[in-house]
This record gives sequence, structure tokens and C-alpha cells, in this order.
Amino acid sequence: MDTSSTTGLETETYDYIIVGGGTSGLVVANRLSEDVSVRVLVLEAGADSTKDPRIFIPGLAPSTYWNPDFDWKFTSTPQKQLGGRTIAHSMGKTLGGSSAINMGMIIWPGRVTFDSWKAIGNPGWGWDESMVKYIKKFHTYNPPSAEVQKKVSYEADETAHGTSGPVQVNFGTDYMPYHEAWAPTFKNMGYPLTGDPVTGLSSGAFTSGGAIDPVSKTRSHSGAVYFNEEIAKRPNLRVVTEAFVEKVLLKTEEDGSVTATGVQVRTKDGVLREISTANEVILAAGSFKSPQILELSGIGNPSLLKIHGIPVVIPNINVGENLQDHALIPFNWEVVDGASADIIAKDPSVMAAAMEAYQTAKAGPLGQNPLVSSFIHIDLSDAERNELVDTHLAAHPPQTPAEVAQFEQLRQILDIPNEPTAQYTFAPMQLLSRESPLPSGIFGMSHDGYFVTVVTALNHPFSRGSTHIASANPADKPTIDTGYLRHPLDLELEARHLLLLEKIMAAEPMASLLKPGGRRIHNYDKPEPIADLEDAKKVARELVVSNWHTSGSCAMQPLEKGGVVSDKLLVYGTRNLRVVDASIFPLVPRGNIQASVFAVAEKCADVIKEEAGK
Ligand SMILES: Cc1cc2nc3c(=O)[nH]c(=O)nc-3n(C[C@H](O)[C@H](O)[C@H](O)COP(=O)(O)OP(=O)(O)OC[C@H]3O[C@@H](n4cnc5c(N)ncnc54)[C@H](O)[C@@H]3O)c2cc1C
Repeated sequence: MDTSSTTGLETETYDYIIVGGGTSGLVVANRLSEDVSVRVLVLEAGADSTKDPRIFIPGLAPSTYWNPDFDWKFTSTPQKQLGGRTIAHSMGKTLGGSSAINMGMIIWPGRVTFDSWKAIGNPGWGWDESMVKYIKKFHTYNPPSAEVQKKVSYEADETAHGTSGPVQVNFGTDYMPYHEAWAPTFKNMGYPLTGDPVTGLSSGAFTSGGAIDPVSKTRSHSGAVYFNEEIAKRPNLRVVTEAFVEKVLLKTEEDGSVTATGVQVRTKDGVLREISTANEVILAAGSFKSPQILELSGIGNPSLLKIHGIPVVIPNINVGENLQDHALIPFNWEVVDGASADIIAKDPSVMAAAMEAYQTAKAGPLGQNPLVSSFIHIDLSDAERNELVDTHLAAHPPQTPAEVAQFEQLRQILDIPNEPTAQYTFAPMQLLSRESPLPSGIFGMSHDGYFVTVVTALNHPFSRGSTHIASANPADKPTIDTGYLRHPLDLELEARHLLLLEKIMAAEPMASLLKPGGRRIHNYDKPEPIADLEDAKKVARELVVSNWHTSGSCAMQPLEKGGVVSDKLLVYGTRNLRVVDASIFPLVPRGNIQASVFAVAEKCADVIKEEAGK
């Protein structure tokens, strides 16, 4: 099927036009078009690359990064708090969006964040009343074999997982000694796993699954599973790829309310078209592009829109603000002589053998997710933690109504005994961020010898950034101010977690897998651990890079508390313009966020259906 064809595009009528055929957009398109009487159009700027091995082979994900065929290739403004560094942000530009190029990890969110969403003013979005149901709904869980379970100290509450959702969550077979050592090391350091992470409560180390089909070993991304060949046959669902939406067409009614009448889109043939909706326009263009489209359409900060000559339709200074990410700090240890952690990425013959194993037997490392993680509470007593948090929040209080509401929730979360404050994730490869801000440096494996990496990310960051139009030209990339580590409390918490990580990696059984006196790339190749708090802060600023969990830029929050969309996903001031992607997260949930994006999009579809039935 040629999804880029535009035949009859303007003459058909659509109840819903969805902008973006990415992770969230295709979930919502699938669910809305389950009702055969509802006509849905999805407009996706990228191509359909579902059959490209760089998309469907999970282990080839990094080969898509910074490739314009798959990646929007965003870069931040220089970050003063990071010594002027810029941060590269990949984002999927292809059918399936970022779920088609991401690292594939499935990490379950914590229940506290969804309960915070509710407390902030979003009734119906709490964990028990709703999100637990949607987490189950989006996935099918395939537990590892008994042999693998034993090897990686796997523990799970299988009744808590999904059994029939479109996204397949699967485990690997080729785990390395480091993976086996991961959970026992944390246990030995006093951090045992306290339950299945899917319950949204647990802490400790665990082996996570990947979004991978257990039989074909292909990537289980939004484009492959929510828009598979069967779904694509639905006569009431049309997906058009290589269709770049420039803006939403808005009409101000006599009562002052604003109606979205359609979109302006440039299709593959270069023609600029206006397509009408009979009912609604739904933005699913991601955390950088959804706010950009709102601003280009006249919804945003009036002074910014005026600078760029865009008539103001709905003034809202919150559009594009409140940008969040977990951010990520990689530490790299040299492994014992004879071990070869990152050899697959360095030795073409090993890569060729892995490809052969994948193609002939669906076996080997390319068809599995080689990462394991851990949720850990900061290494401070309750009193010490409270003093640290209170001191820094008093010195750096919230600056906007949105931050007032959010910091109140974050403060309460930090008060919960043993609520994990950071995530550590292990990768059997080099992840380098001093070499270059770009993926070519980060994934470049440029150090001689063999290394493993553990990345640290804060679960509940206080730092906020923003993203806005750079001009009135839709083709221009938005400006992005990531704000990483800008809030001093984040730097304090990060630095303590980095010191803790050095201690954990010195514990057995992991310690025996690292080279005695070996290099630590994060400590400038020196063999000593980083042990001083100020040194930890210095390397944190030097090494922090995108975790690709950008969210929050069209926050679902009451308008008076700095929101952009309501709990019904409606852009404030409009009758029928909604947003459903990661940009609506008022607070980023812990863990890698695609599980949250899928679950939230499932709920968004139900909200939209309920609204239509009113
Ligand atoms: C490199 C990378 C690695 C990641 N690794 C992981 C991981 O291992 N585990 C995990 O849980 N999460 C991971 N994530 C995060 C996760 O994939 C994203 O948070 C999530 O997929 C975002 O979903 P979304 O629907 O908000 O946006 P997207 O999935 O990015 O979808 C937005 C879609 O809108 C389209 N679009 C944008 N503008 C327009 C326009 N003007 N007109 C038409 N279409 C448009 C885009 O092309 C895209 O397809 C990763 C992300 C990236 C980028």
C-alpha cells in the first residue's frame, strides 16, 4: 500500500484528523476507527519505513539516529548551566514515530506520578481508577524462559501484566555475565527488588523487557502493531505519510470560542492542501512539534507570536513551557581482560555473525533488548533528605503557577519513604558524551578496549525547559531550551546518586567483572572512582545528555495552574482541538516513558470517545 498517495484526500470527509502517525497518534487512530461509522485521517510527516531493517531489527536502532530519513534531529540552545553545551535530541520522523527508532526498553511508570496528575487537577487520571487499566491494555507480556529467569534473578507478578494488548513485551535469551550480576549486586548493597515494577511501587534492580515480538523478533512499535496490515484495511481509517502539517485552521465563533476546521498540510507531491474535519483535530506530533504547531496556528504567548507576525487566536503563555526530561548521565567502566562487553559494536565480524544469527534463526543479540535497570532511593536518611530538599526549594522556589502546582506534588513524592529517586540502567557498550553532542559521538565506541556503561537519571526532576517557534516558517526547527540540571536541587540529587553508583559498581558480583585498576571514562580515564560531591557535580554537567523523555510542553493542567490542555485533552479556548502525545504529561513519570505514552494514548482514545458520546 502506498500510504503517501494523496488521491481523493480533500474530497473525503473525516471526523478526526490526527496530526502525527507516531507512538500516540496511531494508538488513538486505531481505537477511534474501531467504530466503523467514525472516519479517521492520520497525517504523518515521515515515510512508512516499517519494512526497513533499521526499523524492524531492534538492535539496529542507533543506525537511525541523526539520519534525516528517520530522525527530526533537534538541537538545544547552548545551556549556560552546562558550561554552554548543546544537547542533541533525536525524535522519530517515520510511521510509528519515536517508538519506531527508540531503544525499545519497556520500563513501567510509578503510580505516584499519575496520582499527582490527578491531584494537580485532572480527575480520572489516577493510578487505581484508570492508568493501571491502560497499562495492561496496551501490552501483551511474554515472560522469559525458566532458564533465563534463573540466570537474571527474574521476579514477576504475572497476573499484573497485560495479556492481549498490541505491543509485545519480550525478554532475551543471550544475557551476559553483567546482566546476571546486576540484581545480586544491588541486593548485596541493600537494594533488593521489592515487587514487580509493573505495580508502580517497587524499587531495586530488575531485568526489563523490550518492545519486541517474541516470534518474529521484530520491533513492536506503534506503526507495526497499532497500524498492522489488518488495521490498515479498515475503510474508515486513512494514514497518509510524507504529509507535513503546517498549522491547524481555526475559526473564532461569535461567542469567542474557537473551532478547529481542519489543517494545512504539504504532501509528498509538494502541494499545499487544506483538509477539513467534520468533528475534531487531534495533535500527536510529539513534545517539540505539537507546541510548534499550536504557535504557528496562533495559540501561544502573544508577545512571541507578534514577533513572528502570527495573528493571535488564543493567548496562552504556557504553550511550549514546562518542558521536562529525565536527562541521562553515562558512566563507563573498563571490563576485565578477556571480556568483550561492547564487541558487537566494534568488530564487524562479530556484527556480521549477529546479523546472520538474526536472519537465519531469529537468534542472537540483535533481537533482544540488552539493558537492565534499577530504581533506587537516594542514600540519605529522611532527615538529611528533607533538609537538602527544603534548603534548595527555599532558595530556588517555583517561578510560575505551573511550577507551584508541580513542585508541591514533587515535594510530596520525595517525602514518601523509599520512593525511588533515580533510575540506573546498564548497557553492555560505551555511551560517551564528552566526544560530541551528537549521536555519532555518543554511540561512536571511540575508546580503545571494552567498556560497560551505567546511566543515571532522576525520576522526579525539578528542572524545566521550553520549546518555541524560531520563526513563522513551519519548516524551521523550534528552539529548544532543555534546562537540564538547571534547578540546583536536581544537581544535588544527581551528584549523590552518581557517588552511590560508584559504590554499587564496586560491590560483588559486579566488581569482579570490572578490570582492577581499569579506566573509568567518566573520570577522565583514571582508575579511581569519583568520590567527591563537587567532582560528581562537575562531571554531571559535562556528561548529561538527552534521555529522549521530553514531555510536558502542552501540559494537562488547569488553565489557572499553567496548563495548555484540560483533563479532556482540549486545548484551552477551543471546542474541538486536542493533544494526546507526551507533551500533555504535567509531570514526567519515572522510567523510560514509552510505556506511559502508550497507556496515556489508550486513555486519550477513551476520553475522546466518551466526549463524542456526550
Ligand atoms: C532515540 C530515542 C530513544 C528512546 N528510547 C526509549 C526506550 O528505550 N524506552 C522508552 O520507553 N522510551 C524511549 N524513548 C522515548 C519514547 O519513544 C517517546 O517518548 C515516545 O515514543 C513519544 O511518543 P509521542 O507520541 O509523544 O511522539 P512520537 O512518537 O515522536 O510521534 C510524533 C509523530 O509526529 C510526527 N510529526 C511531527 N510533526 C509533524 C507534522 N508537522 N506533520 C505531520 N507529522 C508530524 C512525527 O514524525 C512523529 O511520527 C526514546 C525516544 C527516542 C527519540
